[in-house]
Amino acid sequence: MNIHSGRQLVVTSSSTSSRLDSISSTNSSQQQFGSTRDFMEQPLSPIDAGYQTTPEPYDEATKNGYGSKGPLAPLLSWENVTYSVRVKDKEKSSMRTLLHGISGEVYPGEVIGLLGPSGAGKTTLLNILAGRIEGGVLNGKVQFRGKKRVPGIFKRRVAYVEQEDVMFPMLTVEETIMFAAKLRLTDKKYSQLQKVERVASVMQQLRLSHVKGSKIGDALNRGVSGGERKRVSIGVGLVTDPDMIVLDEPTSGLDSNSAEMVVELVRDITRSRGIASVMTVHQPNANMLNCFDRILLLSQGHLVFFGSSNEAIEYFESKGFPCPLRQNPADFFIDIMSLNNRSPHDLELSRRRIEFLSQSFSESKQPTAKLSLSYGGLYEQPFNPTTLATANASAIRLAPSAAGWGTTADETPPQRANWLFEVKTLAQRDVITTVRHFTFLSAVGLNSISVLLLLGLLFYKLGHEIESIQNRIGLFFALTLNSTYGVMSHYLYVYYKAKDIMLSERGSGSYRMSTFYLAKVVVYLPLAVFSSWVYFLGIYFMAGLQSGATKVLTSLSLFTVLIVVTLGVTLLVGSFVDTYDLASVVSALAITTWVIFGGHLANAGDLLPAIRWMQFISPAFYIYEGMVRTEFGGLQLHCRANNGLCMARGDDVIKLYKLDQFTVGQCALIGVGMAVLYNLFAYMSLRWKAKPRYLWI
Ligand SMILES: Nc1ncnc2c1ncn2[C@@H]1O[C@H](COP(=O)(O)OP(=O)(O)OP(=O)(O)O)[C@@H](O)[C@H]1O
Repeated sequence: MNIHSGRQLVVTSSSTSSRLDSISSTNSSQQQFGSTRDFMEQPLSPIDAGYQTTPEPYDEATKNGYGSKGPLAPLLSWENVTYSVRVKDKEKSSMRTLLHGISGEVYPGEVIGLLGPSGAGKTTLLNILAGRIEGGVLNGKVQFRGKKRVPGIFKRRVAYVEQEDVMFPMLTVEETIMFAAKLRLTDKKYSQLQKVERVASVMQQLRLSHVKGSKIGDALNRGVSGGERKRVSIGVGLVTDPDMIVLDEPTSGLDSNSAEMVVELVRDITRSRGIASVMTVHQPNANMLNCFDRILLLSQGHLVFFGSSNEAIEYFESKGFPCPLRQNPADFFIDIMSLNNRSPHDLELSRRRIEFLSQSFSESKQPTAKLSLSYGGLYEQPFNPTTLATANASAIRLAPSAAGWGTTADETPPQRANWLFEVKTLAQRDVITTVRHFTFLSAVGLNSISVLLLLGLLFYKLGHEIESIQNRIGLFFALTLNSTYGVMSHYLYVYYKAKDIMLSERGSGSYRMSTFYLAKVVVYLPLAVFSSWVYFLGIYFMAGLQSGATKVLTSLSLFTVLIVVTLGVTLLVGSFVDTYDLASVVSALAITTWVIFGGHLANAGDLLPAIRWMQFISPAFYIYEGMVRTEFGGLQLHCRANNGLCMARGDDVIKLYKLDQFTVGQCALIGVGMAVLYNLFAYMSLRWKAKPRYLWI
């Protein structure tokens, strides 16, 4: 493609940026920029005073500000958007403005590309438009369908595709999109069949049908290709029938073919569904550039141009920056908008160039609405014949009624799925991902077997001699330690993995925090409990502990309470601490504290009063005390040498170790109370930590 054919090749050897900064250049076409002063004092050409665009072949109705369905109105418009953050430089703290009064709008059926050099502010602007900006100071106005955005409605009308594809690696392509459909489309509005049809059509549109049964995969497990994964991310957003799709660097990390395919598909879908798309793209090639109806060029947080790429070429040429014939226009735009760090002189010059370009564009007083009218509503009749041909060839056009797609959103807040249905769906997803998580399941299984063999053999047939007192107490200590450590280490990791995905999904209001948390408990708890029972019961009988049914069931219940409390603490640490690295340190510390104050290492009654309270907040203390009391209660020991030191009654042992502060029932009740409390704290801290704190204007 050569969208600027017919003009002269100016420079072919060096980058445009360095060319433009070579003030002493002998190139005649750049003579006017012979000095920085000259450069800045360039008179405005007639075109600058009221920049005119080359009309594209669009239909008469659109030209007059009307689409075939009536007057055109922007789907999203932004006016004078300014964003600053506090930055710390050495000891000083100051405000840094990342975006300076950016205005624009996007119409239904339009694809807008945000382009600019690295650090220009593309992602920042994109996040503001998508309602995903946190921290800092945000000013200006953003309107959705001509009105101030209502976060609850807006976030569910806009699909945001992050740069990183955060998805469950163990789910297949179809499952990933299906779960998004189940969670975000209410049963009231969509039947199960409609959801299935919708998923199928999304996969078809994104050319994913042939890999629908393939797993997403990750670094350890091979899955779909990078391009396919990106298309799945887009599918997850599209399945909810959004009005707009916002994509952050959808082409990053992809080879040029896959990158082109992604951008082309977004364009086709945008047109066929009449939605709007805004995406940041680092360095699009000429074909990708051609997919954008308009490009918004940013440099150093300033708006440098907003219009079609053809217009951009003409505009920059009118400013004395002709695009070299053989250069990709996108590269050319980036070049002239980039700072040149080669020397202080070049840097100063490039700074002035950027200042000039941003000032020129704002002074050109180009009413963007006038420009925009050329594009709005054109999804029905794309303006560019070539683009249209490609779109028709590649897009699978869906009759809106057939798949249930709609192009108009009502203003009422979208309803959520039924609470129980949400728990069920999330639990279903967790079951699938857990069952397919081979390394996790093997770690859990291996832990159970090794603890069973290790402790079972170590404490094999304890007998009833006096020496068995120490062994019995040691066994309960080892059981407490191993079970808490095992549960924490296994479930903390998988919880963080799931939390990462939840944090990415929360922005679109996919589900409630309560259902997310409950689903985790519903899935993790049985697994944690059953895998612990395996070794507990095995060791219990191998050691030959009291075999009466009441004794076995009491010990097993106390042990189960310990597992539930530990899982609660694990989820509390996982919810409260932001990173897994820190959380594993915190959880190790918690286990150590539990163990120290668990009543085994130090005699429960002999601790200093100042630190004694710590044993009362240690769940291990109660469970350990309860289990020891259960085992020693009514136990008759044999004394070989009756030298007066022998304790023939297990109850005397309980007294000796001062493990008689609470009854077994009290220990169990306190344990249950702790389990409830820790889970409650975990849920509350999850709500607090995961609550989006986005800024809205
Ligand atoms: N929260 C923040 N605090 C301080 N500086 C920030 C913050 N967010 C962004 N920046 C800075 O603002 C500038 C714009 O960042 P942004 O990520 O929007 O750029 P970008 O154009 O998307 O760059 P890239 O193409 O490299 O991703 C960068 O210099 C970045 O370091």
